Amino acid sequence: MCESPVVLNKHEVERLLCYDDLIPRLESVMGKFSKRDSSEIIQPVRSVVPIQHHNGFLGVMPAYLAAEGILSTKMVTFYQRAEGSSLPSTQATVLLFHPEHGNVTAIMDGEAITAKRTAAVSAISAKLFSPALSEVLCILGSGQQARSHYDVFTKLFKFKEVRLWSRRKEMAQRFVNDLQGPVTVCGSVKEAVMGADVIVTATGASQPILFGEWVKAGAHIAAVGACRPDWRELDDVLMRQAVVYVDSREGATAESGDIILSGAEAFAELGEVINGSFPAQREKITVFKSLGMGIQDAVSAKLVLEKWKSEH
Ligand SMILES: NC(=O)C1=CN([C@@H]2O[C@H](COP(=O)(O)OP(=O)(O)OC[C@H]3O[C@@H](n4cnc5c(N)ncnc54)[C@H](O)[C@@H]3O)[C@@H](O)[C@H]2O)C=CC1
Ligand SMILES: O=C([O-])C1=[NH+]CCC1
Repeated sequence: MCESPVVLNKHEVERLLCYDDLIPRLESVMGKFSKRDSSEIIQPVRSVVPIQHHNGFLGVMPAYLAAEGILSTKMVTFYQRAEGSSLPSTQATVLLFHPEHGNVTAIMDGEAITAKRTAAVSAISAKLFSPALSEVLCILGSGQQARSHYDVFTKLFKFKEVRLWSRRKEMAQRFVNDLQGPVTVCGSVKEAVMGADVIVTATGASQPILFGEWVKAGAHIAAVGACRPDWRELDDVLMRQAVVYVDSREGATAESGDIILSGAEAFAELGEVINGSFPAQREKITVFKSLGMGIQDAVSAKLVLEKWKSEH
C-alpha cells in the first residue's frame, strides 16, 4: 500500500530550501532541458486559465525528469492586486508523484519555492551575464520576488550599492526596514537604474517601466515580471538593443509580452549558455527574460523532500 503524502507548509519549505543546494541543481536541470532530449525531460509550456472576473490567472506546470525520478506539477495563481492588498499576488502548491506508481508522495507550499527558485535562476543569469565589475544592484518592485532576489543577489555578489524603487515609497521603506544591509530608496525608476550594473525588474507592471535610454552600456537585466503575452516591463528600445536570453524559447514565444510585442529575438536559452553551445555576451547589454518553468519547481520540491527525509 502507498504511504500517505508528506505535507509541508510554507515555513517548512522555506527552512529546508537553501540557495547553496538549489543553485547547482537548477544549473544542471536548465542545461539538460536545453538539450531537448524527451527521453530525459518532458515539460510542456504551462497551461494558463484566465480568471477574467478577478484579474487573475491559474497556471499548471507539470514536469517529468526521468533520470532524477521526479514527476511533479505546480499549480500557481497570480493576480494583479490592488495596491495595498494584504493578499499575496502569487500563490502556489507543488505536488510530487511516485513516477513508477503514480501516487502523490508530497504536497508542499509553492510560494517559497517560486520565490527562491526564480531568484536563484536570476542569480545564475547574473553570474553569466553581468559586467565583470558589478558595483551597483538595482531592484524595481518591493514584493515577494524583490525580497528573494535581494537575499540571493546580496548573498552571492559583493555590490557596493543596492538601490530600490517601488511604485509606493512606503512599501519600499517597509522593505528596507526589514533588511540588515544598506539600501538606497529611489524616487523614480530613472534615478534607480542610471549607472546600475545589474537591474532586477520584479513588478506587476503591464506597461514598460524600464527604458533603454536609461540603461548603462554592458548592464545586465534580470526581467522577472510581465509573464503574459500582452504585459511589458521593458520598452522596445531596451529589448532591441539587448542580447536577449530566455529560460525556455517555447515559453518566451508563448508568454513574454516583452519579446512578442517588441519583436526582439531570443538569442539563447540560459541552459544553452550553461551547456557552452551559446556564448555569454557580458560586454553587451543583456536581458534574461524569466517566465518560470515546471522543471525548476520539480528539482526544488525534490530537494525539499530529500532534506525533510534526512531529518525524519
Ligand atoms: N519569472 C518567474 O518565474 C516569476 C514571475 N513572477 C512575476 O513577478 C512579478 C512580481 O511577483 P511578486 O513579487 O510575487 O508580486 P508582488 O505582488 O509581491 O510584488 C509586485 C510588486 O510590483 C509592484 N507593482 C505592481 N503593479 C505595478 C505597476 N503597474 N508598475 C510598477 N510596479 C508595480 C508592486 O507595488 C510590488 O512592489 C509578477 O509579475 C509575477 O507574475 C512571479 C513568480 C515567478
Ligand atoms: O513560474 C511561475 O510560477 C510564475 N511565473 C509567472 C507567474 C508565476
